[in-house]
Amino acid sequence: MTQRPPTAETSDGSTDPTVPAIRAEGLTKRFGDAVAVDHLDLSIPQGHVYGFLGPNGAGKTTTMRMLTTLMPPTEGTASIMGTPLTDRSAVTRHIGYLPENAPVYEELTGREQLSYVAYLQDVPDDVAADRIDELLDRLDLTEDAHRPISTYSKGMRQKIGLIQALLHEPSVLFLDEPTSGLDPRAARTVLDVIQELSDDETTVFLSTHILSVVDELADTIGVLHEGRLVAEGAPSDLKHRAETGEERTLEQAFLEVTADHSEEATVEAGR
Ligand SMILES: Nc1ncnc2c1ncn2[C@@H]1O[C@H](COP(=O)(O)OP(=O)(O)OP(=O)(O)O)[C@@H](O)[C@H]1O
Repeated sequence: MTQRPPTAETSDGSTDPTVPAIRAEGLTKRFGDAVAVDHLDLSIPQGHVYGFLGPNGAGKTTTMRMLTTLMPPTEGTASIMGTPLTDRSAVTRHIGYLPENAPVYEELTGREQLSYVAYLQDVPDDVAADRIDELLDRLDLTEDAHRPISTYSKGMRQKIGLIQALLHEPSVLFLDEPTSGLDPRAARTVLDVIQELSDDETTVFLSTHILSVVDELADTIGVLHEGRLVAEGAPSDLKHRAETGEERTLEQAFLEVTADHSEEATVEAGR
């Protein structure tokens, strides 16, 4: 008998909480000879906020593009809520994705864009209308919703991108720099929304360079460096230096784990 891969959805339609929301095994992406993501293993429980850190060019966006089915891995496998990435239409129903630059139609108004995305996601019209109103209000965008997106500021585009990622109430949300371009008040609202989603069992995979954001929100932090996961743990674990028992800031931890590995690479390369 063929063994079915574990799926988070049980026969009665409820969710099996033991299936990881995001799982990756040996996930690898090469561009020619360059390895952007190198045998990445992840197992992220449902409802967790996973803070994904790494220096520029570490492979964070490439990882998110693979996990959201936008880019095929060169090697390795991954699943979302137990559904393998190869089942693209099922995976896309589970996920919402806010990339660095949200995909929008410039000529549409904010509200038209959101209604269109809700339609594509099969959200019933009346449900969509309520959700759009609520989220526009929450993100202080109601007054601008009738204007074409071509007239929007960077922060307003970011808010539209976040709302459209949330409309179908995904189980797993991928956010690439969600507070980029936002003023402090808007950034606070977005962080509060992320916290509430997590409280409601949405899994959030959050990539950012703003360490205070992951320090505040993340259950687990993963640090990617040159395509490899070089540290993973709760913020408090990363800040606690096991060897000496000393405490350090998340910034110190980040600089240390990424610098150590550059040094190792240099030493190895120099051999
Ligand atoms: N389409 C592509 N073709 C070739 N190389 C690519 C492509 N996309 C990404 N890369 C390379 O893969 C590596 C990882 O890039 P990626 O965008 O995933 O990094 P990142 O961690 O998101 O960086 P940043 O923090 O600067 O956004 C980089 O060396 C980049 O140049």
